Amino acid sequence: MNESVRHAGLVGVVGRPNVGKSTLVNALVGEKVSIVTAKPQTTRHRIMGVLTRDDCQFVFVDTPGIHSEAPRRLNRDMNRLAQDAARDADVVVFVVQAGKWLAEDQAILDSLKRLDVPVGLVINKVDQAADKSQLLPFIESITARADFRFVVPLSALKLTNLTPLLDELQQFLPESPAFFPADQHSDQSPRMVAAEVIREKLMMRVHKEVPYAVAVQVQEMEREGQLTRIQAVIWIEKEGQKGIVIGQGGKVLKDVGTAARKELEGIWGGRVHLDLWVKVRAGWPDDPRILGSLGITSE
Ligand SMILES: Nc1nc2c(ncn2[C@@H]2O[C@H](COP(=O)(O)OP(=O)(O)OP(=O)(O)O)[C@@H](O)[C@H]2O)c(=O)[nH]1
Repeated sequence: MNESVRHAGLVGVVGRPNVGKSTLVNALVGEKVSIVTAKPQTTRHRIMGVLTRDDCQFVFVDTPGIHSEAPRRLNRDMNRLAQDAARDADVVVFVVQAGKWLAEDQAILDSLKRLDVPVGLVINKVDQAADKSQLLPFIESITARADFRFVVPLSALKLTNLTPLLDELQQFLPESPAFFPADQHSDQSPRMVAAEVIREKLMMRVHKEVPYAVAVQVQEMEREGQLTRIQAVIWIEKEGQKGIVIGQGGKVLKDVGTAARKELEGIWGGRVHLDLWVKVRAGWPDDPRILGSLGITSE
């Protein structure tokens, strides 16, 4: 443990899908800890990024977007994870997108107001605001909606204005020894890392054809010296999606496997042997056993 750390705490990162929460955590922690794709709702786990700076340790709880409507069990469970994360946090960062305030943002803000946790506002993607003169009125209109403890406009993508956010957050970290060693950036298990990487590569290939209902489950993982053997199942909801995920002559699956293997070899060093299967399980987003094995519990 890091002896010099005197303040440490949990920072909940909350916002609707696609506002840039994963990008922000990655930018702050300085290492890829969560999957980022151009598709909303890809973060399925509570993934923590850890940053140790001076005598402070920030533990970011990167939550799925809180959804105003949650018709399916998967969404309900993700919703609960997000709320739990916010409730446990010492401070919450509410992330919104510059120039874009939706009903969903308001619904999340309303649920945050019910929690007894300090909330700060991050206006992300300021780099992409077409009309910069509109930025200030936008910020004013949002800050009028709640009693935010701080407001930081920034760009997670361009890495601008991140230090002021850390300076603000630092004030909310309670006196505490470090939770993690200073060089540890993520608490993801190797199985979770493998599943996330495979899922990310798959979504990069098929996100246009296959909706969100794809899950990756690592069934076997064993190390033999420098070699890691992984067997993973890609769960899809419909038989008709099988052809898309496998591709002609198995090409898509092969490419996904190769890309995932290379990335995992880069992360862990050593060699990786990856076996992928595609299985159809209608209604998996409603199956508590599958959700449980993916780290999403319904209890
Ligand atoms: N221009 C611009 N794009 C950004 C910025 N931050 C994030 N993005 C992009 O916004 C998209 C969504 O980013 P994510 O970090 O996956 O968003 P998220 O809020 O974690 O999304 P969920 O996991 O679905 O809740 C990606 O294409 C990012 O590259 C930013 O500061 N500027």
